[in-house]
Amino acid sequence: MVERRAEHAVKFFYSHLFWHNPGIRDLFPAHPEDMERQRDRLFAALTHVIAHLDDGTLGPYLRDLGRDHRKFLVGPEHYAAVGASLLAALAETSGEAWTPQVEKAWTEAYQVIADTMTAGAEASADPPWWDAEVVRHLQYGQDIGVLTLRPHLPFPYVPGQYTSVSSERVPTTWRTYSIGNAPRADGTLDLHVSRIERGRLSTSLVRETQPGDVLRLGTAGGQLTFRREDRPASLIAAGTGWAPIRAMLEDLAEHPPDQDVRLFVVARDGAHLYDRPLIDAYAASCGWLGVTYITPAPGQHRNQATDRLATALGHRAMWPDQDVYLSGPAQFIAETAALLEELGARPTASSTTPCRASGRAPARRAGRWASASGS
Ligand SMILES: NC(=O)C1=CN([C@@H]2O[C@H](COP(=O)(O)OP(=O)(O)OC[C@H]3O[C@@H](n4cnc5c(N)ncnc54)[C@H](O)[C@@H]3O)[C@@H](O)[C@H]2O)C=CC1
Repeated sequence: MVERRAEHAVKFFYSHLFWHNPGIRDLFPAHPEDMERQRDRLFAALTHVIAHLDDGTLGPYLRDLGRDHRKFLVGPEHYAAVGASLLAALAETSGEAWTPQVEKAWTEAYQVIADTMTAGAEASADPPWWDAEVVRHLQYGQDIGVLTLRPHLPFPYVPGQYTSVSSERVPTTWRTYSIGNAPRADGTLDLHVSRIERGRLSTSLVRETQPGDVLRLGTAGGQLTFRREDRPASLIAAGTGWAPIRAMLEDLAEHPPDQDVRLFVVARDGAHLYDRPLIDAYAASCGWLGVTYITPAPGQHRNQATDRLATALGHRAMWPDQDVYLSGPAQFIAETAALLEELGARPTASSTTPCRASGRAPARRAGRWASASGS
């Protein structure tokens, strides 16, 4: 019932929350577009909770969410305020369906949510976020930057995972980026950033951020990790979606796999194949690796590279017997995943992993699929 009036419910919730708790406003994004995203996230998280009430994944999801919310400076005192405004919004939106029993059920349910999130936050041995100093900034053309960061404390992750990133230059805005390298002895890590038109954080990261700046990183997450199996694997990367694939490839180069790996690298033009020297070196030295580069035909739109990829994928066989890893823009993933399904690389729906609603969740894994997309 509330879902039908979701927009009204969520707007009411935030108006109620900020009116009754003016200090809380500062914890939320200042920019209207970011606040819009925030609204979507809240509703996505609530719908996730309702959809998973009866399965065992809800507890871990809420504990992770609580742990992650520490980076937004959320403390135990904020949970009561949010609960009161949430109940007010649900009452307002439910109309006559808001009976004393429903109110009691929601009050108890919210208490469980708040207690589980608070427990997750308290039990975590991790810091609320990692400060990470920018030690190098490589610029490729106008719109791509590769930032090397040195976290002040050890930052645990596995190749293929992402982290959320925030900069003092764009306060209270967090975006997720994949980590573009396998863990290094010196603890540094790379982020590959493609500037989005009107994207304030990506523009700041590509054009303003300099060595010496300190960024904040959230806990690493995502299930896009390479599975060492007795069957061939294909890695398909588009644009800076190359970052998590590079991390997996670095790890494979260090610990060679028993399976053959084919890498498809898709870019809007030759200049955007910014890691080509490294990929060529891997192709020359790793017998298990084959590489195909794909860019649009001369004079064609950048997305024509996706059509060319489709042709290249169609020429290859054995899709049902492969593990496929996809990473790139959301629309690219959607089109390529649909094509791969047509070619017989069928996902197994039973092993999907829930997305975290606390941030963009670029990693999804279903059976022999793994993909990373996002904004
Ligand atoms: N930076 C990172 O760590 C990661 C980024 N991503 C996502 O990858 C994307 C990278 O963006 P850019 O590097 O600017 O890529 P881009 O805009 O240069 O696109 C690269 C290629 O992807 C295909 N493509 C892009 N949009 C398409 C569309 N609407 N329909 C069909 N094909 C399309 C085209 O073949 C294009 O040549 C972003 O959306 C980002 O969220 C995903 C995972 C990690």
